[in-house]
Order: sequence, then C-alpha cells, then structure tokens
Amino acid sequence: QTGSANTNPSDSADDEYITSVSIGTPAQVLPLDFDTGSSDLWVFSSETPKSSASGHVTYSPSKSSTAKKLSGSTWSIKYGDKSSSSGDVYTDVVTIGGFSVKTQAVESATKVSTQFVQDTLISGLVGLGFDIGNQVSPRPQKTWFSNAASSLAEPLFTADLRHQETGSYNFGFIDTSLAKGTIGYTPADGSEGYWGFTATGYSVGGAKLNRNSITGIADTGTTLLLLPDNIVDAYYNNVESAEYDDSQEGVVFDCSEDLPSFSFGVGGQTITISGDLLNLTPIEEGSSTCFGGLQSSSDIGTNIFGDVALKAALVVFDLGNERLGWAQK
Ligand SMILES: O=C(NNC1=NCCC1)c1ccc(Br)cc1
Repeated sequence: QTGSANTNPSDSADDEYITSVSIGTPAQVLPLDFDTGSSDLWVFSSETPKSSASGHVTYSPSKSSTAKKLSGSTWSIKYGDKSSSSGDVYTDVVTIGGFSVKTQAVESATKVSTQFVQDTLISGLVGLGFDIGNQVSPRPQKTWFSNAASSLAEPLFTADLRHQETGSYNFGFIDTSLAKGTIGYTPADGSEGYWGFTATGYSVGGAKLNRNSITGIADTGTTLLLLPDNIVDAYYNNVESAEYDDSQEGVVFDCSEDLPSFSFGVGGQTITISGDLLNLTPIEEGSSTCFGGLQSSSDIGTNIFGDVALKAALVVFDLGNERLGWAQK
C-alpha cells in the first residue's frame, strides 16, 4: 500500500507547506503543516477557545462516529521558533494521500500560542519525526507515519517541496522521476526525535566543495536553511549589499542583487540551491530590501536544513533503513 498527497506553499515566501488531511467519520478535512522536526499530530478543534480558533478550520470529535477520547492523556509542545500549543487527546481515523490509519492519536488543542492563532492558513501540524519525540503524557503516542509504516509497501516517505508550485509527500514508495540526479543516502540519527544527518561540505557559487562535516536536521517545519556563522559569512561575502539587520534578526540585502548558488554534499551527492531560491522576499510588502533564505544557526545550537534546502532536492525519509536520501531536483 502507498499514499500520495499534494502539498502547497502557504504564501509567496514559501513560509510553510500545506497538506489536506482527512480526520474522522464523516471526513473532516483540515489544512495541516507536515513537520519532520516534531512528532505530534495536533489540530485546532471544538475545544480551542473561540477567540483563538476564529478563522481556522477545526476538528470536532463529537461529530465523528469513530472518535474516542484517550482518557487521562494530555500534551504540550514548544517548537524551535518558540511557538507552542497544548491540550487533550482523541483517537480517530486519519487519512493522508488515500492511506488511512484507523486509530491515530489526534491531539486536540485547548491552548495555542499567538503565532498559531495568527496563521489561519493551517489548522495544526502532522509530526513526521521519530516516535521518541512525541509529547503525549502519561503514554507517548505514535506518529501517523509510524502507525502506517508496517502496512506501507516500504517503510519510507519522500518530500518534494517546490518554490511557488505544488509538490508532494509520498508514502511507501519513491517516485524517482521527481528528481534529476541520483539519490545519495546517508545514515539518519533519530535519537533526538528529529531526522539528524551529517553533510560532508559546502560551496558557494559552484566552486569546489569545502570538505567539512555539517551535522544538522532535515526539517520540513522550518522555513530557512540555518548554518554556522563561518558558512553564512562565506556566502554573504559574495553579496555586495548584504548586512545584518538587527530588527529583522537576520542578513538582508538589496532585492535586485544576483545571489550566488549554495551547494552542500550529502550521501556522495552534491545538492545545489539556486540563488533565486535563497532570495526569500522583501522584508515588507513593496520593500526593495530582501531577507536571506540562508541564516545563522549559532543561537540554536543545531544546523537546520529547512524548506529552503529541501526545495532543491527530492528527500527520502527512510525509517526502515534509518537513513536519509537526497537527490538534486
Ligand atoms: O520546531 C522545530 N521544527 N518544526 C517547527 N518549527 C515551527 C513549527 C514547526 C524544530 C525542531 C528542531 C530544532 Br533543533 C529546531 C526547530
């Protein structure tokens, strides 16, 4: 068995990617953010304060004949960008890309932080990290993918995120036609709950690869590519107008600049992010100053290969072999 779901960028900056998910009987369809950087499936619901839920599509367990309360269970989660949510737990049927998990823990939000309140484009997240990262207490729950894996043709999924166009999450199979290059594999470390891996080096503007280990995570839930300062500086030294903007908390530059590409080595392959994928958007509507897609990871302590990097590749999240595959797109 397999599943295949389309995913769309939420806005002109590709800030996040939205995938429709069906929950309950009859189906309640919610737009959710698939996140390989976390391991909880949570939704805005009939239990979310009306003031917070305004403008969001919500899940009502009371309207689903297959919903069951997971009594005594609660959850609370805090994300890398300081956003957070918490609530209680139901189980229900959850269908993604035509594949159904009958008894999936659906975490219902009774509290959501302002970042989520304001983002009316999504109604919650689908965590695609490792089960060890699940935040349900007293008994942690499995992710949708973990529940599906044993029934899928292969225990893996792929992410094909695209700039300003429809991409896909495929479950149980690899559509190699989505990629131009060969898929290079490297071991994945799930011990922290994330898809951790080590890149073998980087280069700017098509130069020779500087060999140095860059350990980080493949995170569909983070917009940017976040790397160490020395690499960030090496990149922006090629961008004449680049400067650090305190108010924006990142490097900005003149939107008219022709940005160099950025490449990283992984699994014996070289993934090249084109310059225009690294020029996110004007810092404000109509501004001629743009915010960089590559920023520093120094205040996080972990390097994050977020959507800016993932967009350049077909990425295989191979749970069965505990490995990550990368192919140039
Ligand atoms: O939270 C993380 N990724 N997902 C999401 N971010 C914002 C909403 C969803 C995240 C995970 C690991 C590290 Br290290 C830093 C950040």
